[in-house]
Amino acid sequence: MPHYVPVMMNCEGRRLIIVGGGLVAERKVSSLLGAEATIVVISHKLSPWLQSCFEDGLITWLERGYMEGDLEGAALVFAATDQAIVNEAVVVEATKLGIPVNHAGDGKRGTFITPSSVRRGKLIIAVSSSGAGPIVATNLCREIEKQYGAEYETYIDFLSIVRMVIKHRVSDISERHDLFKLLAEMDVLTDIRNGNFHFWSEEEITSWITEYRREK
Ligand SMILES: C[C@@]1(CC(=O)O)c2cc3[nH]c(cc4nc(cc5[nH]c(cc(n2)[C@H]1CCC(=O)O)[C@@](C)(CC(=O)O)[C@@H]5CCC(=O)O)C(CC(=O)O)=C4CCC(=O)O)c(CCC(=O)O)c3CC(=O)O
Ligand SMILES: NC(=O)C1=CN([C@@H]2O[C@H](COP(=O)(O)OP(=O)(O)OC[C@H]3O[C@@H](n4cnc5c(N)ncnc54)[C@H](O)[C@@H]3O)[C@@H](O)[C@H]2O)C=CC1
Repeated sequence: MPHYVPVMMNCEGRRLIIVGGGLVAERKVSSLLGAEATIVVISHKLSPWLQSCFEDGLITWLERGYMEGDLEGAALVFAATDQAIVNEAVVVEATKLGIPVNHAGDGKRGTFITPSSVRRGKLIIAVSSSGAGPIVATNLCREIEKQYGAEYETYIDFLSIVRMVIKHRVSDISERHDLFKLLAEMDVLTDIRNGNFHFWSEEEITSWITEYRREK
């Protein structure tokens, strides 16, 4: 089994191609919506959900079977048909063009596999079994979902805003390091859960930095 390397890919403005329009293609497309990419599905037929995505203008649909030459210009390709021979041809073309490709029917034939994931705004928790047992990855994510609720979205947004101001206002690397550490140690989650939280204004962040410098 390959030693997979996790990465987070920015797909904005990229062309992402899914070959196949069934249930597995559906799952791949649902994980790509929101990426601000051009999502192209190639298949004679679409599942009802994919059909509604097409009608809502969320995906482009090429209503036919896959043909060699279809993958030109793609950043990622998913081979998700129920025809092993077609999935294989997709992998061969993508590999020839140097495009990362996912093979839904035989993970290790492709360049990458798709993890199960939980999203809370900017927070993404991805779980993979390296293809050994996709359902284990799925079940683990269902468990994680219970532990990491909507409060994490607010928490990460708060961290992101304060970090941005620190990066803008504090040029000394060791001060920055201290402040990032203090920020990470703050128990903001309890305040969010208890309804005692508000996003800090720029003035509040600045006075927090001043306070830190005074106590240093
Ligand atoms: C290698 C990989 C390639 C890839 O698709 O990237 C792959 C391969 C295969 N899956 C198979 C079966 C099932 N897969 C699921 C579910 C998911 N499978 C996903 C990923 C992956 N599946 C990649 C490895 C990820 C990892 O291990 O970490 C998830 C996580 C994400 C996603 O699909 O995007 C998604 C859950 C989404 C969520 O969290 O909700 C279910 C459950 C269900 O459908 O309800 C079943 C039926 C039960 C079973 O068989 O266990 C088969 C046998 C097919 C056959 O029998 O022909 C193969 C082929 C093989 O084993 O090589
Ligand atoms: N990775 C995963 O999580 C899983 C993978 N699988 C594998 O994925 C395959 C697909 O599963 P489902 O989506 O459930 O099947 P499905 O039967 O729902 O969909 C198959 C799709 O492939 C399309 N298709 C067939 N020939 C094509 C061609 N020449 N060009 C373009 N599209 C074509 C069909 O129009 C249909 O939309 C299964 O055969 C199995 O090998 C199955 C379960 C889970």
